Amino acid sequence: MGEPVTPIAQARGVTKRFGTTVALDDVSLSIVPGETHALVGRNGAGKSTLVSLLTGLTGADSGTVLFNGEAAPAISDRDGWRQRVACVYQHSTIIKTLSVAENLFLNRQSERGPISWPGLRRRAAELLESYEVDVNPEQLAGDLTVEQRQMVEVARALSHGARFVVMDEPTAQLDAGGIARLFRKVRALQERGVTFCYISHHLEEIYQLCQRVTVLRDARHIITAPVDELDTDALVAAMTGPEAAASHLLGETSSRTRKSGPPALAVRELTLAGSYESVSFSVAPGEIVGVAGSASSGAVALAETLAGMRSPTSGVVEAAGQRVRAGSVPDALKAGIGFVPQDRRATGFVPELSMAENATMTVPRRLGRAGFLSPRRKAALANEAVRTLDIKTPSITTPLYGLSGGNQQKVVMARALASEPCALVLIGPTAGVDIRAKETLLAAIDAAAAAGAGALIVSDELDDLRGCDRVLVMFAGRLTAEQSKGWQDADLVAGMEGTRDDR
Ligand SMILES: Nc1ncnc2c1ncn2[C@@H]1O[C@H](COP(=O)(O)OP(=O)(O)OP(=O)(O)O)[C@@H](O)[C@H]1O
Repeated sequence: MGEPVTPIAQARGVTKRFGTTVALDDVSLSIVPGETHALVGRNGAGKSTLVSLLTGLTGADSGTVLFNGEAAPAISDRDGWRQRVACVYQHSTIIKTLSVAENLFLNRQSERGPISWPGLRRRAAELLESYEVDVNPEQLAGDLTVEQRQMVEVARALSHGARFVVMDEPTAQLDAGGIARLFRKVRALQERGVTFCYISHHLEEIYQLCQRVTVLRDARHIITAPVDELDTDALVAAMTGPEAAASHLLGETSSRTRKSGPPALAVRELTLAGSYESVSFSVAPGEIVGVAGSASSGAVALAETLAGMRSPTSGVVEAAGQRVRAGSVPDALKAGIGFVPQDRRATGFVPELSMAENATMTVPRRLGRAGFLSPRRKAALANEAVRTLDIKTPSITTPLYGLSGGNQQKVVMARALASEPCALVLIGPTAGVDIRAKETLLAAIDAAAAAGAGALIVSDELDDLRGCDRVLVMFAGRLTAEQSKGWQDADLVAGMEGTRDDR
């Protein structure tokens, strides 16, 4: 079709192994100038590994990477890579303790001579303005929102001369408003000739933003096609393969009934100054309660308080009728609160420890000082997690850094469940997992509730909230509404955005 165009970025027959794991098996991908090209696949399919090859983080065992038809620079030639490609990851590559201007202009091998600070700030301001990034160059990078930080990273990449940007799940930590602004930015840059490779587990984003899509499955290239020639069913079929149809039943909810006894979780007049105020609610044993709120709603800070990560200004938290000492993670754990944090990299796990250690590290603490988890029991728990949560790992002894992002998320969930908690507090529990895995995780929450736990799911993803018995809506630090099961999407979204006054 049409005359051949030289791809701006290309992988030709690349293969990459990690020990016995084949992460990419003879994969080819061509990204043409000016397109936004989606890269999709189930957790562990090989997407991040392909991105590592395309961005020079690692080399292929065989096969080649080319830019504009020419061989990629040597892995050690960092400047060479920076001039060709940039990657905006979910986790930041920005140095938080430096200003935005310093992040944009320091550490360039091409720069010589003493630094002129006024000059640095002026150039940073010009650069940000030219890409319409509304950020003060003197601001500390650590104070940027995720959205601002991503745009600073894109501006930095473009200032190095790169016209090809990889975005690896960029919407994972953005709320609806942030996603809309990001998309506007990507489209505007695309009109200025920038090419994107876009990775996401949210398939609707693929259709909104991308022109072509490539599907990887089990380390192999399955298909590349224009998005309008591949509807969602066909896309999911390409991602999951022929044998996956049977797994559909996993999403079925078990029959749950509320159990008697004290609330699994009770929160009274809880306030964290600057985040949320006078929040009161309870979750019964066997009940699943959602909390919907945008990034500024205070919902995440509320969940972090329940897990002991933050000290509230005032108020009381009880788990199974017992008061929980505020501001202590070990005490929350001991009280029976299982927790999935927002940022699994920062607070969720220890990458160097094995999958089994990570999945069970909460268990001895729950048992108290005398508690001792035998290696056999640990292995049994880890194997059970692999089975019930369908975790893809070569072995339970594999260090967690050897698992794909979505599978790491499942391990964090396994850890929350392993201590047989009376209450689960889960922030964005399905972040980064593929659409089938999402069903598995939600089914696991459902099973824990059926066994008597109370669960609180804080999420701005409607699919996470759909199975909840009721959803509390949080806006600007207050609980503003409660929606019972069967709510309409529009009602919840309006509540999250504060455009509806339900009281
Ligand atoms: N550093 C590593 N050491 C060992 N194995 C690894 C390493 N990085 C990736 N793998 C393995 O390579 C395979 C592909 O992983 P990759 O991270 O590329 O998947 P992915 O498609 O990005 O998944 P996700 O959607 O979960 O992020 C997985 O089986 C993973 O376990």
